[in-house]
Amino acid sequence: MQLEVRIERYADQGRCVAHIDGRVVFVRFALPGELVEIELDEPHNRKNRFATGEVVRVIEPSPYRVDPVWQLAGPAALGGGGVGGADLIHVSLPGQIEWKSTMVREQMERLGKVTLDTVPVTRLDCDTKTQGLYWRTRIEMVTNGEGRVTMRKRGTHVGVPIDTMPLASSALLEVAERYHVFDGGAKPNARVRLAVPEPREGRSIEDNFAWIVNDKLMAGTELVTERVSVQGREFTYKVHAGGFWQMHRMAPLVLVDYVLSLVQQQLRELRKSSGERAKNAPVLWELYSGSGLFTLPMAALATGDGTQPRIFTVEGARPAVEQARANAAAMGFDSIDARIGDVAKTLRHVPREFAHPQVVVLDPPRAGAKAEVCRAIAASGAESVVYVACDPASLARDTATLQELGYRLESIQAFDIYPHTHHVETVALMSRVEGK
Ligand SMILES: C[S@@+](CC[C@H](N)C(=O)[O-])C[C@H]1O[C@@H](n2cnc3c(N)ncnc32)[C@H](O)[C@@H]1O
Repeated sequence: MQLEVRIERYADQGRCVAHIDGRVVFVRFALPGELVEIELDEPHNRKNRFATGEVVRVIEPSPYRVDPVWQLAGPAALGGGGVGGADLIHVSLPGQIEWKSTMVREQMERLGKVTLDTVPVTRLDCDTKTQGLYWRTRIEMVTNGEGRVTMRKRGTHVGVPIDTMPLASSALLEVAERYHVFDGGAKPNARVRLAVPEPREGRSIEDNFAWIVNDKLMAGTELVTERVSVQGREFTYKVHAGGFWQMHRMAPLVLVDYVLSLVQQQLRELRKSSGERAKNAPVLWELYSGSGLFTLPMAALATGDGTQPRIFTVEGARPAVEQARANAAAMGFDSIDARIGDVAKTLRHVPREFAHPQVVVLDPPRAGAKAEVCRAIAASGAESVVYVACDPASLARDTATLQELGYRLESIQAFDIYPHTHHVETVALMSRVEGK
């Protein structure tokens, strides 16, 4: 069924809101203000339920509408291929910033109970230069019966064969070419994965990559080496190619730099205000710590009085923690207690020497940290919380909880490290309100 609607505002998952006969409809490939014709998805005739649909004709376009730089990801009815993975491909890069800024601000208002004038969103220079393409250092796809790599057509199980992946980094595409990934080099009906760390400081890729088919390493190495230079020092991480690592080739540098500067600034202020007590080395918690992306630079922080921070980390994935420990040992950091376990459960029994952190850094999965973890943070008496979030709604819910527990939002900064998708990374700084 095709209908003409006026698009009202942004919604989640890369969609916008319109109404048909008073009923909400979430529309893909739309922009606020536009007059469009949409095709409703099935089922579209149930009462008291929202509907979903996709733009099939644009009658009055938004100034932010552009022709997709990656046609295959564009909406099928507008000449695209309809594959998933780039749900904002119809939006200009400035329009994507506006979209993400508005989404974070609205979620923080609605669920986080904080009013913000604006939420700044940083776009990485490299993405401006490449029109938002060539940033993914990891891809995972399936091959069809002929061994062609495919991407799923949105809302179906149909695999569309692809001969390149324009969101993948140049280094990844170089390795893909070496192994003929996009031209028949993979087995039929297989799950294929490529992980290619960004070669930094003029290094070449050599064998620092993983080409994995059906969980079996075909070429490269299981443990890839990631390098992050921050504040004039390079940190080296050996990480499992299949484990979590920030996807965008520059995200580890940008996020570590920002988080580290917040932690540093908080420690400096706390040292100033706490006088005598500041003689002890500061204690930091890092929750959901992965392979130690933030841990190593935090361990290297100069505290100004010759001490090193003592860090308590918690992460659920055993292989990641084992790597984090090895990465820390290889760099000579011995002030880290890296625990394997569920964050909520582990925080029920924190060793006394780590019980009262000055600053807590957390980077939870999409579901957020939730109330029990927020309560444990508040009970620790931490003065500052640096919250790194990949889902603004979860960040907002946890912000509301932390506010009830005596924290105040001090600053918020988002990073567009997932161009052409609705995803956004947000870093919020919260501090304990005096007397609470
Ligand atoms: C967004 S990642 C962040 C990792 C790390 N900060 C980084 O940037 O590389 C979230 C991490 O939380 C871990 N995780 C998810 N749920 C967890 C839980 N309930 N307890 C402990 N770790 C968990 C995942 O294994 C993953 O490594």
